[in-house]
Amino acid sequence: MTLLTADDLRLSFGPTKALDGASLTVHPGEILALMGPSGSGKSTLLHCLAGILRAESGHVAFDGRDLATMTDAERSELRRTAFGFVFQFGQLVPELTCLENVALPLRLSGTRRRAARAEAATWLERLEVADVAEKRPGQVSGGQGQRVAVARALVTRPRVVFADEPTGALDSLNGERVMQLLTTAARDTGAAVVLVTHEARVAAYSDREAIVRDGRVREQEFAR
Ligand SMILES: Nc1ncnc2c1ncn2[C@@H]1O[C@H](COP(=O)(O)OP(=O)(O)OP(=O)(O)O)[C@@H](O)[C@H]1O
Repeated sequence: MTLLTADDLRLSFGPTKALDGASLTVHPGEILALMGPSGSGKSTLLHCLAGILRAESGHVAFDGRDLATMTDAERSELRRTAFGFVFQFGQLVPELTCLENVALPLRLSGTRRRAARAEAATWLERLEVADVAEKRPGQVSGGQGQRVAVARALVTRPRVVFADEPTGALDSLNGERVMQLLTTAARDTGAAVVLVTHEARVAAYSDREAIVRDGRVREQEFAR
């Protein structure tokens, strides 16, 4: 069974072939690390899988549905309900408290304020950052901010979490803890994780590693 597939994606930025026939399969609930040299196309592939970028040719399918056949509204709905996102930094809304940031995706899906806040509080606790609930993102540490971001990505119980260098701005101890918490929460909720990383230490939390080189997935290894 496959959850998400990319088939022969090609996408150029001017003369640069960012993707040059990239194919990949993501299975339900698996934690997949995309590794490979800088500029090899990892982030571009992740953005195509998530329906943020559209490839010039090739197909991306989620649950058997080709993303290209969906309307913009359907793709937005899919991103809001079935996908969660964690980036390196800058993803929390600075004007909102950490609790409000985590509650936001639920509010956007129509959950009432009180229930959304209660669920968000549970997730902050799970990520061991309940104490920053009333602080704004600018008032918390990098590691705390990333835990809040993980809580926000998982609060809607997505089927896939896309994580692009989620620990890239953290020291190794904080990075390890964020990875432990992210992978535990994903396994508990059954979410698949597509993780872009440079670091073998971070990739060690995955079930499988795929190597991206020159815009293609060169190897898909069953690592463990
Ligand atoms: N918006 C863009 N405009 C122009 N070129 C781009 C754009 N996005 C990516 N590229 C180029 O496409 C190639 C692939 O970029 P991408 O960010 O996917 O690589 P990456 O493997 O994620 O790199 P890194 O590990 O350094 O983040 C690179 O040569 C990059 O410079």
